[in-house]
Amino acid sequence: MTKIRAKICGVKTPQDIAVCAEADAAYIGFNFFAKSPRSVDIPTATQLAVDAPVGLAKVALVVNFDNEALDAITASVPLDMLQLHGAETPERVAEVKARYGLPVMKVLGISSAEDVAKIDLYAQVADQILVDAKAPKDAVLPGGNGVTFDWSLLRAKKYWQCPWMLAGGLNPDNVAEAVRATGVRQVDVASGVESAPGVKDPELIRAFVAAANSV
Ligand SMILES: O=C(O)c1ccccc1NCC(=O)[C@H](O)[C@H](O)COP(=O)(O)O
Repeated sequence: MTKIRAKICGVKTPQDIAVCAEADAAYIGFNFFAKSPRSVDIPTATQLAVDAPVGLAKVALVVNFDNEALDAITASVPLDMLQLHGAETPERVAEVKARYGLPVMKVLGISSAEDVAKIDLYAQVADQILVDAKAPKDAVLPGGNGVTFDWSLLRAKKYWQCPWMLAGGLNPDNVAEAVRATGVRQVDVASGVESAPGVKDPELIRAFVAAANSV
């Protein structure tokens, strides 16, 4: 069975990253959305990324950032991928890819079949798609809300023109079922491996990666 590649989003400390590496996660996410309890500033992310073990892909999560903000991040933080978590258009995805020369993962929030249908368009320009739960209407954050969506919406289409990753309310207790139900080979988690908002729990990280690979 192929390994399930796990992304642990919102790491903030060297200890978080050491646990991700030891647990055999594939990606770590640095969150630059200032209102998030998981956010890191550029100097902190730079130091964490420089010190991160080789082999962990380093992803920057940004929400509707302009070129000036992205220039500042990419000039300082050594990165493997940019994650666009806002309302970026396919044209903006293409522009970011061309400007920074980094793979781009576009996040799409799902709550209906119409949302699923939109993935095709983005899959033609992005390097990866992160299929996430749509944020609840009253949510302060556009992601990291710990809510799932109806995975059966993905039954009709389980692959696109680029690799994809599943997110939204995943945790050590439900990630194996999510992998079984959707056939996904990559999973992403933020709040589901935390003991409090923004505080990663080493045991939950280990349990999440192990459960994802238990299927
Ligand atoms: O996690 C955040 O605080 C966040 C804030 C703003 C935009 C996106 C954010 N998280 C994005 C992620 O990649 C999450 O891992 C994804 O939405 C799933 O979150 P969760 O349901 O908490 O696992």
